[in-house]
Amino acid sequence: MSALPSPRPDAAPILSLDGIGKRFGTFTALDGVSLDLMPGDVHCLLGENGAGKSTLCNVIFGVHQPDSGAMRVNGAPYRPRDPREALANGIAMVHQHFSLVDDASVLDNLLLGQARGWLHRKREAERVRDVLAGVGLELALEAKIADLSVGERQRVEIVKCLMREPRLLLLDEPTAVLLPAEIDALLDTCERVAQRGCAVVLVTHKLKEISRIATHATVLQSGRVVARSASPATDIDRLVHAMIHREGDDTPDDLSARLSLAKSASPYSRPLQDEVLQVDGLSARDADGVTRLADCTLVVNRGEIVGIAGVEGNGQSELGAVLAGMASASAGRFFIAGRDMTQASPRELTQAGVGIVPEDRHAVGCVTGMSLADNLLLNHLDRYTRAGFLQRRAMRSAALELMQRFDVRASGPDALFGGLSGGNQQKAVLARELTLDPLVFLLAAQPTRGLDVGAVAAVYSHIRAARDRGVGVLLISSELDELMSVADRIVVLYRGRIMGTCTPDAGNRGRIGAWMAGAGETA
Ligand SMILES: Nc1ncnc2c1ncn2[C@@H]1O[C@H](COP(=O)(O)OP(=O)(O)OP(=O)(O)O)[C@@H](O)[C@H]1O
Repeated sequence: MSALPSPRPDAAPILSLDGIGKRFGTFTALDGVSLDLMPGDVHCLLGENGAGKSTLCNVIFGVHQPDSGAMRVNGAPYRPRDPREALANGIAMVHQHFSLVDDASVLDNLLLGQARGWLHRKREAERVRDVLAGVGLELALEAKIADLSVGERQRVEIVKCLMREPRLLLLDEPTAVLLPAEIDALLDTCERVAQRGCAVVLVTHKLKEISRIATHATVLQSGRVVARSASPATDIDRLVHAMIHREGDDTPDDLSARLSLAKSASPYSRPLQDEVLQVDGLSARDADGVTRLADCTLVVNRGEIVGIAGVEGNGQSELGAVLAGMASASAGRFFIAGRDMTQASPRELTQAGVGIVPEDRHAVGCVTGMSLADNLLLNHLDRYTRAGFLQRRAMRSAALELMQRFDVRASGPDALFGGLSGGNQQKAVLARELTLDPLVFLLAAQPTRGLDVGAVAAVYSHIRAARDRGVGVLLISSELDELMSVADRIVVLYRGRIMGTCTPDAGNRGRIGAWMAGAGETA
């Protein structure tokens, strides 16, 4: 990539990185990364899954120590040994996983380790309100963390960081789990923080977010900087190209094909009327006994992708959890290829040919303390067991083959699963579930969350290939654009009920939007 403009000469950087390198064992995660972060910057860090974005944030925040290169904060040498030193230097980070005390109130969480005595607490509460007002956020300070949505919890984390008045705020994929309105609020907050003279680093895969707020962008590929931009909104095509293009790789046509989510209809001209999933009056309640899914009836045929659309939090998670055998239905039943599986465990579902890509892969999709090979072949361990012993060599080569087919990037099959980048963990879960044999029905809940643009297209091409082989797919996604291009039929959920069903034709977009907002007919 040619255009690598040099940093602006007129302002002093809050943080500058000079040739940062980081290795994990023999694997090079960062290689000579140089970067200046100026006051007022919203700097988007882009790159494919595994490119090194989180590692770079963790080096800046003192979680990892670099093996080479130098950092400076406000011109002074900076080499934090741990996050505490980073915080002391005005650098704060919001992680993908929260560290809040569920049983305590928002205010208590914000004051944790700070409040001494009532007066102090009152003063600090005022300060919290000032911080909230300053960045235009709202939070119920007395609410319990356990009762908050994911978006609200994240707001607490951000306010916790802002209370330290950082000069640099690092946000590692903060929008992956947020609702659209929450994403807007978060982006507004980033802008306001930057306007106050801080620098913000935002790791994201979402092009819309980059166009909306990035003042600068840096693209990493295999740990190296391959492109920079000082006007990302007008540079999106170049940045995406830099993200996924590899030297000697492919032609521009191949590249756009790799990114394409162009429609491809099911090869079956009429529905096969061969039901692999039949959901009959299914209802489910949450832990507090509140009904989250109400009387849901739908069918997925062989060779068909049915998309479940809806704003997150409208019963999709409960539908997915019941169909995956991870939650009980309070009423109704569901059948896989005609067999009642309402009470089945995840293992029994797997044995019946149900592939499950769960919404929360950390909770149920994988074992982070085991190797990548173990995780990839979890469903088939019996195939690799002889006389009670695992056939490690055969497992390694089967795992290698899956890594290549599904583009799972890691140092090798023996890599610890927990050490893989988030996107590569997700690709591995998909690889495992899509290669179930036989695969009759695939339940895919938010399968592209956290994936880079090229990986999203690759995942859907795998899912379509499964459909074309006759697998029925239920695809739950909050990304309406993805559903519109991939699904053969769309079912809209609103407050746990099915509002309507239609084909994903452009002409139906308005109806789908209205159903998602709770308006219009009920199916
Ligand atoms: N603690 C670790 N031990 C071993 N390897 C690691 C560790 N942390 C990261 N890696 C490896 O470093 C590479 C970069 O990972 P990183 O998490 O920084 O990628 P990323 O760009 O943030 O990806 P994603 O978009 O998928 O989150 C990956 O190949 C990952 O497997």
